[in-house]
Amino acid sequence: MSSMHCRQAASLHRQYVHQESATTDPGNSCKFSPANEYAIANLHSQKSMMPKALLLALPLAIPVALFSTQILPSLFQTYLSQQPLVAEPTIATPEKEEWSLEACEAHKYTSEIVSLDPLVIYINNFTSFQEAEDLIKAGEEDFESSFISAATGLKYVTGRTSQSAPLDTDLPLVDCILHRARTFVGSMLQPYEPFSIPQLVRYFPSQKYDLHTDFWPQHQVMNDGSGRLFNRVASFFVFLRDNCTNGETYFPSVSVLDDDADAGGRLSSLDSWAGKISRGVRKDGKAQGVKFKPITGNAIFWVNMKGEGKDAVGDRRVVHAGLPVGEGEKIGMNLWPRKFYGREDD
Ligand SMILES: O=C(O)CCC(=O)C(=O)O
Ligand SMILES: [Fe+2]
Repeated sequence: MSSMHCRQAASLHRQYVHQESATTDPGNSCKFSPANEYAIANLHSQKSMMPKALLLALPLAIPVALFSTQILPSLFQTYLSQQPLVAEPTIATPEKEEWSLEACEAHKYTSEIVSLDPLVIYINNFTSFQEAEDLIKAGEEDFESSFISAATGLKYVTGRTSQSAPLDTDLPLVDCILHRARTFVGSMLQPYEPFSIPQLVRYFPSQKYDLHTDFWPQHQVMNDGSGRLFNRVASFFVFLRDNCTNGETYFPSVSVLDDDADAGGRLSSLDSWAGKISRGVRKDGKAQGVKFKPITGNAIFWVNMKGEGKDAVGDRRVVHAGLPVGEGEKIGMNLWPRKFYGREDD
């Protein structure tokens, strides 16, 4: 098969079954799945019928084109319109944005509870492969050494050696992904409670983020003059590029899955988790906690805060790390829903 067909098929595959292809890179390797083989077969049959079909269709083409563009109501035009064969980056022009938003709204993620208390949820296909690539494109020029946000301000620390980049929330794709996250958290967030600016994080070999929590020990004051206190009530960490070895996200204190470790362990008996979620290992070699392999498009969601109002405190059990990347490159995205916890002068 020519590489052109390979690309076209991969592209068709991305457009019509983009959620299922989230874990592969069809654009680079043209790996086969039943779905893109089907697309390739269709391309071949379209090609061989082309000359005859053209001759027969030519006399009809002009009136049909006029009829379809001028007379049919616009609702039907949607169904008549041809999908472009090549899925291109979606952030540059209004037409591309439209394509992206359409795909964005039609998301098909599924979720699996990993732990109830603390609440940790694994989300399959939170973004499509195309969305992941477009999000990276949207931020990659702005990568800078990562810092941490401490009570005393922003700090560069040896425990966090990645690069970070903010994402522009005015971009329709970013806005749509935030909307998707907001829908996911449901009543946890009031409509007036915002998300932090989404953040890309990139790791090259041996880069890592040591154990930390995403919440602040003390609530932060909003910088809008309102005096409202906020904290990161929950976190989404979305894997956007998984072109690496190691680099798992590790939660040493999420231990519910260790309870039946002696009897084989729930992790090993759940086939759907194979290759995604596995038991973590402590420095002394003992099994502890749970770790998540970077898989493009998939995400981990967890709750950071316990309690309400000013009494809400961070839950230390969701301490986690980005383990060092072995070879290659890992890119992820942080989404942090912010909840308000009273006012400074309350
Ligand atoms: O890289 C990871 O796996 C986790 C990153 C993380 O926890 C963070 O950026 O806060
Ligand atoms: Fe984190």
